[in-house]
Amino acid sequence: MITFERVNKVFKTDKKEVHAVKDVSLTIEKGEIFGVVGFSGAGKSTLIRLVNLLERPTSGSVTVHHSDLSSLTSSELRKLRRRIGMIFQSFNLFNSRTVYGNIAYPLKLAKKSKKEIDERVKELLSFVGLADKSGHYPEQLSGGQKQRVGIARALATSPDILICDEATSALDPETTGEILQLLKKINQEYGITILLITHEMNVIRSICDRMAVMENGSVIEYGNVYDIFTNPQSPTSRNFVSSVLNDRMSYKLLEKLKQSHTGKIYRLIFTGVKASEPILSRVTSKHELEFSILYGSINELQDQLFGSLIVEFIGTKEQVQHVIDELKDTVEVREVINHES
Ligand SMILES: Nc1ncnc2c1ncn2[C@@H]1O[C@H](COP(=O)(O)OP(=O)(O)OP(=O)(O)O)[C@@H](O)[C@H]1O
Repeated sequence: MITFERVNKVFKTDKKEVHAVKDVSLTIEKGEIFGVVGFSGAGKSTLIRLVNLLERPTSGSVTVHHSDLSSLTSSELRKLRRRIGMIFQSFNLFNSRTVYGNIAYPLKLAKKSKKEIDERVKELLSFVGLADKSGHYPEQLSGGQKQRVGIARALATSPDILICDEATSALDPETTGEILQLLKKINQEYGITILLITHEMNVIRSICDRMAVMENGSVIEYGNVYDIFTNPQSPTSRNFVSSVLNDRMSYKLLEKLKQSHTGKIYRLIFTGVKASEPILSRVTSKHELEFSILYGSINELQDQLFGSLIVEFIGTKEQVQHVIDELKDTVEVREVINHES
């Protein structure tokens, strides 16, 4: 559906060159919700601007619906852009138009009849829960309501891709939750593929199927949300995950615990149904090994459980080894060397 193949984007200004997107290869599948997370300046906005060709790649190719964007004529590009809706952090509504007028605008541009426009706007107003706000102006609406108008306007011409640029970053947590659920509903009921960028892992956790982590223009990790959350590979991804899961203790706490606990310290990672089974007590009692739990959390992720426990094993070297060997059949076991282990 959307493919980036070895894409680079370099901005040249008078004084310097900025390599905003570095050798990015990604595939966003039809019907999925794909999230890109990264700190400010990581290159997320540039990446999505390459999808609707607001920017052209310096090298590499961006393909949407099997068309290489750089090979399209301007009229083909205009047609393709109509199949891509976009919503923004700052909503970008026309303040001089009513809610109805904002949603009707792209339909007027597409030269739809008055009747068609009226039917579609009413349908969308009801879908986003604003049927009673048709005649209001944007300044009379809350942030969440403004974003609902933005969403309805983006959906007006029935796109099959919706791009969300930090769409909930200006909203409070409750309204963020409502807007994310609305995006999920759009994905499920209309089958629209959603590509979103955000700096908040909660957004990814709430609705995304797959994700990419960007840093300094590069994609440093890419895959299923559950896999990246339960086993992040880079320090940056680990920090993003820890910002929402609380699955690691701080350096300070670990050093303190190491002083008062002389046994070997391990991190046990339980995924899926294993997170709710008494595996640890079963295996340790079989080998008569004592343990104490130093830190732990169980989280729900994409309708599955994910548990992370930091335990100290107290016993002989052989007992500990037996327990670890047996635990490894069902859970992931890592010795804790430092707070990132
Ligand atoms: N038109 C441009 N000209 C020059 N440099 C640019 C341009 N657009 C972006 N950049 C630079 O490219 C880098 C990536 O910017 P980008 O806006 O894509 O990052 P981001 O991850 O979206 O950050 P933010 O969340 O702050 O928007 C930054 O260093 C930025 O200054």
